Amino acid sequence: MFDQPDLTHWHRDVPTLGASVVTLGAFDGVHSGHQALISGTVKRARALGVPSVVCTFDPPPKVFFGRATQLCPLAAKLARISALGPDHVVVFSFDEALRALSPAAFMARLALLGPRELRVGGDFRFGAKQEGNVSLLARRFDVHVQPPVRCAAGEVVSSTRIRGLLEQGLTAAAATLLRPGLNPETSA
Ligand SMILES: Cc1cc2nc3c(=O)[nH]c(=O)nc-3n(C[C@H](O)[C@H](O)[C@H](O)COP(=O)(O)O)c2cc1C
Ligand SMILES: Nc1ncnc2c1ncn2[C@@H]1O[C@H](COP(=O)(O)OP(=O)(O)OP(=O)(O)O)[C@@H](O)[C@H]1O
Repeated sequence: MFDQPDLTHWHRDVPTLGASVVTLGAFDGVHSGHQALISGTVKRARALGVPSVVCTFDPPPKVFFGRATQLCPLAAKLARISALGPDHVVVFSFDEALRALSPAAFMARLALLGPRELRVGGDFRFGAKQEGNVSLLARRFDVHVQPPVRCAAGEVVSSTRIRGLLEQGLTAAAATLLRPGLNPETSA
């Protein structure tokens, strides 16, 4: 549906799957922290012999709320995600209807994926007014919390930090954190 010439299946809402390993987030820029999370999801799914699923939002919620400028257009984000090899990508349109959905209603939607494991960072929030967090998610699903990926200087890599580098004209530093295929343990 997105004219992507690869093996990933694209969806505008969750497909019903018997089992899966799932990660989710805005993934604006698909930086090295995101790459570690998505690659870990693909690896874990392969180990369990089930499909891997990346759920993301368009636009990124922070952009929808006017709290940030978008780093990466949807097509580029999807190309970067698909290069990491997930079986499915779900793109939720982030709009007034989705933003008002309760954490419980959103978890009911995720349950259609049959997640054997959900993989997110410790700061992941979801649901109306950002009321859902990792503890709530863990009441219903088996949750794996990805440790934060840091750059060589020790700072946690984030889309916010990359936006800041670009605003200061530090494009080379920003590009390092965005580089595809890097080893998050040793790069940047
Ligand atoms: C169903 C749903 C409703 C949301 N409603 C809000 C909201 O009311 N206010 C808000 O700031 N963010 C809202 N968000 C965005 C989340 O806080 C968060 O940005 C999103 O789940 C992506 O996670 P990430 O920012 O860690 O990538 C919502 C997300 C979901 C999935
Ligand atoms: N450096 C990182 N290491 C590991 N996981 C990360 C890292 N940065 C983000 N994540 C995780 O990736 C998912 C998507 O995060 P998100 O898209 O909000 O990234 P972000 O860099 O924190 O963005 P922003 O700075 O705009 O808030 C979340 O589960 C989040 O916890």
